[in-house]
Amino acid sequence: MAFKRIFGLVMDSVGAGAAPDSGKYGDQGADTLGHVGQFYEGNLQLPNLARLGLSNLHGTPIMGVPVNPDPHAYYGKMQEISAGKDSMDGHWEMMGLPVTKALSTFPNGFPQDLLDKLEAFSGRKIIGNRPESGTKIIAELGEQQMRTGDLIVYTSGDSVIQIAAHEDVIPLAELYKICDYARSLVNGPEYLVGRIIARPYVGPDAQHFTRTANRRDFTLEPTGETDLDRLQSAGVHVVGVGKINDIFSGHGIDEGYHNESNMDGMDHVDHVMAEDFEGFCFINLVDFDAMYGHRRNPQGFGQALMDFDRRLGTVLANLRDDDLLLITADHGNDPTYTGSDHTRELVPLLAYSPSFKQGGSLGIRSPFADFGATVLDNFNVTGNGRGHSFLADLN
Ligand SMILES: O=P(O)(O)O[C@H]1O[C@H](CO)[C@@H](O)[C@H]1O
Ligand SMILES: [Mn+2]
Ligand SMILES: [Mn+2]
Repeated sequence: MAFKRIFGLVMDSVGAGAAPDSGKYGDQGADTLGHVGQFYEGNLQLPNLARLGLSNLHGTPIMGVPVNPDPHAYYGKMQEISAGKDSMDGHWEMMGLPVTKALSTFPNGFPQDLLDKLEAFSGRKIIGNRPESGTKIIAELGEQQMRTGDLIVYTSGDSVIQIAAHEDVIPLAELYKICDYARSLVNGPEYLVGRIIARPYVGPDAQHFTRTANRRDFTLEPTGETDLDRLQSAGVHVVGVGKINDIFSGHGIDEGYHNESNMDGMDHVDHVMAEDFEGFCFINLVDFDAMYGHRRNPQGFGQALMDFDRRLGTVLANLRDDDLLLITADHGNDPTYTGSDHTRELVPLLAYSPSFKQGGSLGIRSPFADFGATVLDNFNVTGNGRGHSFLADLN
């Protein structure tokens, strides 16, 4: 069946259990959904996701989330083939562009030549320069930055250069300019970095610093055509909600919305759903990741899932018979795991339309490109051969 509209919703970080290659990443036993469920000891209430089949796909049921003997959705998991476990890898792979060559990471801090160039361009001294949690590093160095105007530059296990700046000390426009310059330094061949991330924050002192929604990701331009470009070239309307626009550097996107939060993102989804269009709406909800996964906060993670589930209820009620909703994730970020990095996990896959007579299993799909191949198939757009459509399984 061909759907008029497809809504592809990425719950950023919501992994469904360790991937077979998790050992290579030091992530054995990670399980974002399973461990959040255990943390809640049966009180994780996700009635809408449960009805669709969230616990059915998880293997062992998620505590508190009953397995539905008659699931409303087609359910499965997806396994990533990209070398990295960051958002960019996950989303590009979903859109037919796996990132199989590892991007540059900086476990010992950034090389001197990069630091020199950044200092010369910005006229500011660089402090930090190590892998660290973003909230920890501003608590440690933010007051120093307020006194000196130094630039806090840090990284993580991902291919990222993150620049934290107090909004009253380094104005946003200046921060973005520095990030844009940093972007220009690492587009290859020597360094190929996934993202430069501007991390503005506010607050009077270390106890009260909070990061703001003015975060901006300066992502590597897609290194080839993606399914979004293919859809757009074929005249299929493409809407991006949340980080999607950043992740694809705007390529292949006709209409973009920036999210202030998950709930703001769901407001955008409601808004787009009320529009009459034919096409693909690609949505990223990042709070699971940025506010709870990296912060190793299972309590907050579970609450964010429950808040999302509530809003999903409205989406399900508003879906039309010729709409398809695909729900998935880009990687794991188990809030009970050691460290503060993403975890290499399988991701959930749920496919639902009110027109379905029943649900069923889609098995384990790999690569993530099966997702994009399904969208292309629906709109009769030719892909690059990456991924297999599961459209014919949905009825
Ligand atoms: O600790 P914070 O600053 O949130 O950074 C995290 O956010 C980045 C992007 O998801 C990750 O690479 C990780 O470093
Ligand atoms: Mn992500
Ligand atoms: Mn992240």
